[in-house]
Amino acid sequence: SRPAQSISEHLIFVSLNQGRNTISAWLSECVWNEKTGLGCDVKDRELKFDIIPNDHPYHNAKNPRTVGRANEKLASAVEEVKKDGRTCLVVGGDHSLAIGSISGHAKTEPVIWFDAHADINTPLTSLSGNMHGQPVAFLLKELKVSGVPGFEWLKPCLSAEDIVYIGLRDVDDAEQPTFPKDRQEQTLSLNIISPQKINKKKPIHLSFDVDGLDPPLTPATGTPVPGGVTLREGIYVAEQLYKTGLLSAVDTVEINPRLGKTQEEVDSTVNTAVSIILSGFGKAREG
Ligand SMILES: N[C@](CCCC[B-](O)(O)O)(CCN1CCCCC1)C(=O)O
Ligand SMILES: [Mn+2]
Ligand SMILES: [Mn+2]
Ligand SMILES: [Mn+2]
Repeated sequence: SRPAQSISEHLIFVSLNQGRNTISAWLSECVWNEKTGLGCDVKDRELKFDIIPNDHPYHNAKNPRTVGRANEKLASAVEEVKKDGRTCLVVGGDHSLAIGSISGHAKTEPVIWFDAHADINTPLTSLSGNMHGQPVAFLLKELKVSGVPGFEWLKPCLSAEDIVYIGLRDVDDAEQPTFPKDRQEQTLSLNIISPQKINKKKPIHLSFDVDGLDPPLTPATGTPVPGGVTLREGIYVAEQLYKTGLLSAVDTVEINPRLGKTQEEVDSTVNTAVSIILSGFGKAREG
């Protein structure tokens, strides 16, 4: 039997206008449309962010003030949704938005980091300077990332053992030391939620970076890595999370329609993401 999942879902669309329309069109068709969807009661909200002028890099962190302010705004929006007792779905945009989304979804444990990448570079270790490769570092108490302009508001809220990686297969040298060896094999399994974790009855956060999936499934993304999670495995993970009855917030990130070579590539990327989201919200393969 499946635990009753609160059907009052709350979608927050967070976008720098990347794919907002494409994804919301699909989601409106699927998630909250009475006829075809799951009958969820959805409140939809769009967050707009300002580009901060003269936003000079801070070491290897590009646009820190713009990204920091955006995440501050997102954190309070997610906090409001949680106060409203709703499940929160944040649709991005790139993975830096997880800094705000997870900060707003306080006391979450575990955080399922579905991703080809560890995203645990700091402004001092990142090779690219892109903040989508740094959110975990900003959130971890152990790493004490501080002094980044735009992030004065941020209070790191996670410990390394609160994070469960799925699909991990592209970790930078500089990220290795932070990443305990014993966690490497863990990332190969799909049985992600240990009974102990479920017994804690804490709200679970799924941070779903579509590049965790195999690139042919989600080609419209910035940093694809071969050998990813299959659709069947991705759906299985989402179904497991739904069955706990504890899935409390989901980020869907790194879909970038501008990177799809054809409309089919964009459609495949969005459709794949939506089918996994729907499984997390109760759509069952056995009907
Ligand atoms: N680790 C990378 C990729 C981050 C991907 C962010 B995500 O997960 O949100 O999509 C660097 C990756 N790598 C660097 C060397 C050349 C190939 C790419 C980085 O830029 O930090
Ligand atoms: Mn990105
Ligand atoms: Mn990521
Ligand atoms: Mn990634």
